[in-house]
Amino acid sequence: MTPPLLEVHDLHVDIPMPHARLHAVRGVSLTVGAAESVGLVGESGSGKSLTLRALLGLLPRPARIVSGTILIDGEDVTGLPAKRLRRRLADTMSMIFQDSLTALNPVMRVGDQIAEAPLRRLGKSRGEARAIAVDLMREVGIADPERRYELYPHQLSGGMRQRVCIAIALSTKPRLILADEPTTALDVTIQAQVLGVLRQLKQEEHVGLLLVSHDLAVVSQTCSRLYVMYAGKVVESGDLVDLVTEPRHPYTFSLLRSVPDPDRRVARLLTIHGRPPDLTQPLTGCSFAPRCPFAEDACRVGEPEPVPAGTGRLSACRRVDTAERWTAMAEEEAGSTR
Ligand SMILES: Nc1ncnc2c1ncn2[C@@H]1O[C@H](COP(=O)(O)OP(=O)(O)OP(=O)(O)O)[C@@H](O)[C@H]1O
Repeated sequence: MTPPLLEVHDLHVDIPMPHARLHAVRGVSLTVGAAESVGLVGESGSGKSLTLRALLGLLPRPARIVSGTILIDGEDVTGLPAKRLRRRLADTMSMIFQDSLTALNPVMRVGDQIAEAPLRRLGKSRGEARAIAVDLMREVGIADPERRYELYPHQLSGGMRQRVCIAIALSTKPRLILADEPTTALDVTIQAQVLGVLRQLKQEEHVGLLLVSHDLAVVSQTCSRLYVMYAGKVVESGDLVDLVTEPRHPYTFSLLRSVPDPDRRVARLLTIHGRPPDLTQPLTGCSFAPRCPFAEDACRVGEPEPVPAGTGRLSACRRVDTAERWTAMAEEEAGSTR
């Protein structure tokens, strides 16, 4: 059997603080197959960005990987010397950031920024690199690319700049794109266009995608499989359709019920009360228990590990066996507090 393009096992990232240590990523495991689009979703601060950045060796100081294994095509690359590891990761993956304005060099023409990798890393001539850049601009939907090649980032709209960032990410011919909230700064129409470009890359160029977003709607439009993160851990994973129709973790359930869905009649929107736990302190039970509408005493002792919860699905919930009744239980709870 062909191994997945990317496998991450038990990744831990810590951030040393003046008087404590923030355990920001706590044993994340995930896989992305070739040409697969996978979403990593969760609320702000759940550790999504650090997970993604750790994969490319781009952690912000003072964050650092404490332990974990990264495999590419089944080969454990974690033990490689730092320089070779970075090269191996960079040969396989590229990253797109949320803020295209700071990601781009303000004093360099956008076309030259796209042509840079073909010129310097792929050994192309100036003319060839320029032609590759123009083709990439066309591929990501930038009309009139020869003219726009000459423009500087501030002369383009936010949506166009994000397309330039996607073209730069593609210029190293990656097999996987890591995208961190790539559309959060864009308005809804432009967001849909940029997500369309990412979908098209998967279909036509067979480029895999690992997309980070706090927005379930964004990952639902783009990805076929999801990992849901809460407090530095993956609490649920599975096929997108299964996961949104039959969530197997109360956090996913609450996330889905906190978003109005015009296609689905949800009797009542759920508010996720409270805050995520302080990850500088040891946890005594399930990290979601203090906010969980279905928690019982057993949930407050020991943190549950992910267990199989259906075909290709994992859930880190002790009450997963009651999942089919969660909607009724939530309605009952809402009724009793009305
Ligand atoms: N450079 C840093 N210094 C200190 N704390 C940090 C740093 N970067 C991230 N953190 C903390 O680590 C935790 C996880 O951050 P991370 O950025 O991965 O979350 P996220 O799920 O991507 O959320 P967001 O979308 O808000 O970035 C948060 O508590 C955050 O405050």
